[in-house]
Amino acid sequence: MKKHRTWLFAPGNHPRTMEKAMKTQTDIVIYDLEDAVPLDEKEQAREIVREHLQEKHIDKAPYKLLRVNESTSPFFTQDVIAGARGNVDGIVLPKSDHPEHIKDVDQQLAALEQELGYEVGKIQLFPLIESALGVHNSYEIAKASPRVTRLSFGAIDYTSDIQTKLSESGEELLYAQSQLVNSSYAAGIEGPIDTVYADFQNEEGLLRETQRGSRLGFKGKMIIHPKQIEVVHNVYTPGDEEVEEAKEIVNAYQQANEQGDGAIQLNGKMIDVPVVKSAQQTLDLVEALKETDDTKA
Ligand SMILES: CC(C)(COP(=O)(O)OP(=O)(O)OC[C@H]1O[C@@H](n2cnc3c(N)ncnc32)[C@H](O)[C@@H]1OP(=O)(O)O)[C@@H](O)C(=O)NCCC(=O)NCCSC(=O)C[C@@](O)(CC(=O)O)C(=O)O
Ligand SMILES: [Mg+2]
Repeated sequence: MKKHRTWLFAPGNHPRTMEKAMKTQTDIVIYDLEDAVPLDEKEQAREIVREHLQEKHIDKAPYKLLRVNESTSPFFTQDVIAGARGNVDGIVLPKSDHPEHIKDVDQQLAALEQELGYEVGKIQLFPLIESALGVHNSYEIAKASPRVTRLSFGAIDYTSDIQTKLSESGEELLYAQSQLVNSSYAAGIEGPIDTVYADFQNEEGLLRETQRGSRLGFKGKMIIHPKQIEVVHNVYTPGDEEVEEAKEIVNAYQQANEQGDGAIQLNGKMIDVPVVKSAQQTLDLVEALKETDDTKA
């Protein structure tokens, strides 16, 4: 199964940026119809994205998602239809606050999939949690439909909703971020995707913020500029030392098991079942990332 670390936004009203985005090494492209597109260009942007998705070479593009406008907007239904007809892999639902809303979209998509002759359930859903209510309801949102594959976090809208400001240290985000990690795993889905880092010229700041998200349990990051791909990939790809250590743990434990030992010591540290499980997760991730990278041009 492929794993996705970078989720690159490309504004839906900029065909050139969309075209460039799909040629980068990003794991996912998110065509945006929401906040990157001004109100008076919404219909036009949808048409531009529709045309882009019809181009022949699009099949070679990375995993494709469409961020639609929020469910209360007049654009929402037509945006979802454009995504389904454009055969995107999934839909990013901004400002997801209520599980009922996810269930409604699930049904709408099921009808569209039947009409289009797709397998029902094919189009995935990625709720973007960016409010106090969304954080509060995140577990129910994650459980609302089997289409919900990952939760994602929007810190700019979130800090505005809780009436504070984004800081360098990000302490104001800790509760919400940890809640999303916990809700995701409690609901049985993969770890969530962290918020964008808007200061795209600041590589040091991006690295610090990405490492922090990874330590909290995020499994990827939304990005706004191709410059940010490498830093995020480096953080979310296990390093050589980590991989060697994981192999050593798995091998040592296998040998110990054959000799009837359940807990052993390796390099002065105890190795038992959960330690081996974590090492195996690292090795599985490496394999999955190879699969992701092999499909890129
Ligand atoms: C920021 C900027 C305008 C800067 O552009 P500039 O052109 O000035 O930058 P340059 O460095 O000069 O670009 C050098 C070359 O790279 C190309 N290039 C740049 N960006 C590229 C890209 N994304 N994909 C492919 N190519 C790209 C460019 O075309 C140029 O190519 P070329 O002309 O050939 O030299 C641009 O990146 C951009 O539009 N980003 C996406 C913005 C967006 O989608 N925002 C909405 C999503 S976030 C959001 O909504 C989060 C949240 O939901 C979360 C929350 O709540 O927290 C919220 O609410 O906030
Ligand atoms: Mg937002």
